[in-house]
Amino acid sequence: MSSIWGRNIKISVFGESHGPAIGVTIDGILPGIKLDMDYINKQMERRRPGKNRMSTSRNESDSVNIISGLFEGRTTGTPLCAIIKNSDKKSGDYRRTKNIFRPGHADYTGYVRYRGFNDYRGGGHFSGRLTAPIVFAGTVCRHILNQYGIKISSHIKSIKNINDKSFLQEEIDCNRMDRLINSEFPVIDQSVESGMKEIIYKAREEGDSVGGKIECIVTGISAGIGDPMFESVESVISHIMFSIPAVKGIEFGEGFMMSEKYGSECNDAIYADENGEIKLLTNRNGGINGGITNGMPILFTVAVKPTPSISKVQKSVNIETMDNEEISIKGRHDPCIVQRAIPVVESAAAIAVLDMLLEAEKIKGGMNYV
Ligand SMILES: Cc1cc2nc3c(=O)[nH]c(=O)nc-3n(C[C@H](O)[C@H](O)[C@H](O)COP(=O)(O)O)c2cc1C
Ligand SMILES: C=C(O[C@@H]1CC(C(=O)O)=C[C@@H](OP(=O)(O)O)[C@H]1O)C(=O)O
Repeated sequence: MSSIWGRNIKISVFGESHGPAIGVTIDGILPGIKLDMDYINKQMERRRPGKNRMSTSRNESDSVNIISGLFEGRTTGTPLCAIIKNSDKKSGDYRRTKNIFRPGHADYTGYVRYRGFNDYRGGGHFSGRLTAPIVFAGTVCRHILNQYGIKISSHIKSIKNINDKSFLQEEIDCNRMDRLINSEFPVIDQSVESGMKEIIYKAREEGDSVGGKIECIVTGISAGIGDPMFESVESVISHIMFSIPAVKGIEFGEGFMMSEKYGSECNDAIYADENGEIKLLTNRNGGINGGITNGMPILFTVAVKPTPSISKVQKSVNIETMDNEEISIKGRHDPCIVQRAIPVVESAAAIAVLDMLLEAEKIKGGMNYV
């Protein structure tokens, strides 16, 4: 099934945006982990829709109801299942797009794939709403990773053509990572924030949308995690990142820029420090060589496309009449997805990293992360 992911931490995401609820079942979480509901709610709040002018006006509380796998505040080790209600639905907005597919959304492909039986309301199972369960699952994984000193943080690397600094240019410490995690609009260089927001507001006013990039860092990872070829750290992370609707690209470290450089500009020099430990001088390769972690932070950037549902007039087809028609999409849509996708990217990274750590520990003989 397409909605199941993972080898050691298996997640199954279910629901539709305008159905009664969405949710996730997580298999593989060890028994006895004390879940911190305040921490979970805080992460859910970061992604929740309806908070400000930069987001859709659909207002959901995104409170999580755990219906399986938790007893007296601790995980039981059996499937952990959480449900998130859909409350603020306005399905009438989708009456017109039932027959006239929205360009750039999954209306057409979903119709073909599911022979017209797909729930088209709000994008159904294809909706960005389905990233709420990913944040829940990722937060559980993140909570476990935190206990091992593994930290995940990210920032808005760009909105349209306005760029923030990169983690590659900066000293990254815990305080900086916490500042970004606690920010509603996380940027390294705060002087770019207002320009980015202006571009989002302008797109909204013009009935259009904008995209951007998110740079994510995972610190505290030791060397030797991951496998070559098909289960490479890059492959595992990329696989889960592309489950996030509107993610259209990913690069690790200096990524695509490397293709324009010399080898001498791309290699990370290796040295032994005063304790006799092997270290790298730079992190151009994003913490990965040969698919395996090299001890530097895992660093990657994802590209998020502009929101497809826009009120600017676009060409499409009416599936009932097969007439070519023009469509201007009404309803409640994010003029930019990037800022809301930040906790989703971090959560997806947490799931992937925990899955890979457990895979590595299988070989070494078990991981006690309670
Ligand atoms: C958090 C989040 C919010 C989103 N909000 C919207 C939205 O309001 N309107 C919309 O048309 N698409 C939105 N999307 C994107 C669509 O769901 C996505 O473009 C669509 O499913 C097609 O998938 P693709 O772009 O990956 O091909 C959102 C995505 C995410 C991750
Ligand atoms: C509900 C969320 O975002 C939705 C994602 C979305 C889409 O097409 O992806 C379309 C909109 O749905 P609706 O028309 O029902 O308001 C967004 O509001 C959410 O993120 O929780």
